[in-house]
Amino acid sequence: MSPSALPAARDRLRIAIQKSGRLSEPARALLASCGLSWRESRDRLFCYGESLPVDLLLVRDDDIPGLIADGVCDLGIVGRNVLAEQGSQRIDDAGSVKYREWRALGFGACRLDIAVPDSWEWSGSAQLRGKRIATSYPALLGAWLREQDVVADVVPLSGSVEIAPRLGQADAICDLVSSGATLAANQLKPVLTLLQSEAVLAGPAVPFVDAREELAALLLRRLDGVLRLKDSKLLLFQAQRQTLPALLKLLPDAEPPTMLQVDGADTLALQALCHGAMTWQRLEDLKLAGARGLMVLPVERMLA
Ligand SMILES: Nc1ncnc2c1ncn2[C@@H]1O[C@H](COP(=O)(O)OP(=O)(O)OP(=O)(O)O)[C@@H](O)[C@H]1O
Ligand SMILES: O=P(O)(O)OC[C@H]1O[C@H](OP(=O)(O)OP(=O)(O)O)[C@H](O)[C@@H]1O
Ligand SMILES: [Mg+2]
Repeated sequence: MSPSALPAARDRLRIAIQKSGRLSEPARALLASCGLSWRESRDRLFCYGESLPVDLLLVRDDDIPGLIADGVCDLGIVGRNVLAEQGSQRIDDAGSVKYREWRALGFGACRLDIAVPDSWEWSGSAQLRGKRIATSYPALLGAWLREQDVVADVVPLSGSVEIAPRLGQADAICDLVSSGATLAANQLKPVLTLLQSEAVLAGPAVPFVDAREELAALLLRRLDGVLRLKDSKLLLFQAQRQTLPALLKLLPDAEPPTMLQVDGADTLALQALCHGAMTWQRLEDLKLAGARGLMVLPVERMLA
């Protein structure tokens, strides 16, 4: 199939991801870990799915909500901030948003914050009355201001928002913050969080009515397996039966362990899938509580 002629047939799933930017590599890596592979096209905007009928469309992240709402793409990986900002423009006849967040993906974490000059003594949202607030998120900021009953002047900017107060364009800002370094470099401080964001898998609010439904379900099953195993490890050890209660207390993040009796009634061999980080400190605590021959193994795949 020529990449310029996108298929009209609905027996393939089409996923939009960011072409280049913070979310592009992690999004691709996550889909690849779900067993997807693609044939690269020369223009690198459309990648034909080889291992499964799941194609990739590489686009600007701002276009992803519209592509899903219009049915051009079936799913998309995009920041919750972008999805939420555009929600009010993507309404169906019944007044509901046409897409929804299917899964939070655990990368691209950031917050949408209000920030004010370091010199301000912050006393609360009423302080923003009559002020000019620069933002790339006018819909989210506008909705929040209405909720707070604060009338302020929203100054929409598409980027470099943090510099607006220094340029005299605005008094405060509302923008994405991760480390806080950009705010600090511009003598601003965060005072309120409007939204906690991360990359999400977005899809239509209603089910597919054709072969895509089964494909989407397969992808979600694999995705859930991958997300569940993030940071998960298989812990193997031996212990005396009477030490078990103390050991299990140290493993609150573990699935119920599999136990095997070895070497008489009192010695057990255990294996437990643990979802938290398995640090040296934890292993030392387990050893002190009676665990022997501790081994931590990576878990590659899981199908519940
Ligand atoms: N500082 C940050 N730290 C972590 N995640 C962030 C940060 N800034 C943005 N993000 C998340 O990454 C997403 C993509 O950010 P990026 O800067 O790559 O977007 P962009 O410049 O709008 O890209 P595009 O060219 O696709 O429009 C944001 O929408 C947000 O969800
Ligand atoms: O809190 P920090 O870790 O400093 O990150 C915050 C900055 O990151 C993003 O900008 P980005 O670097 O993507 O630039 P852009 O928005 O101009 O593309 C965001 O718009 C902030 O400016
Ligand atoms: Mg963008």
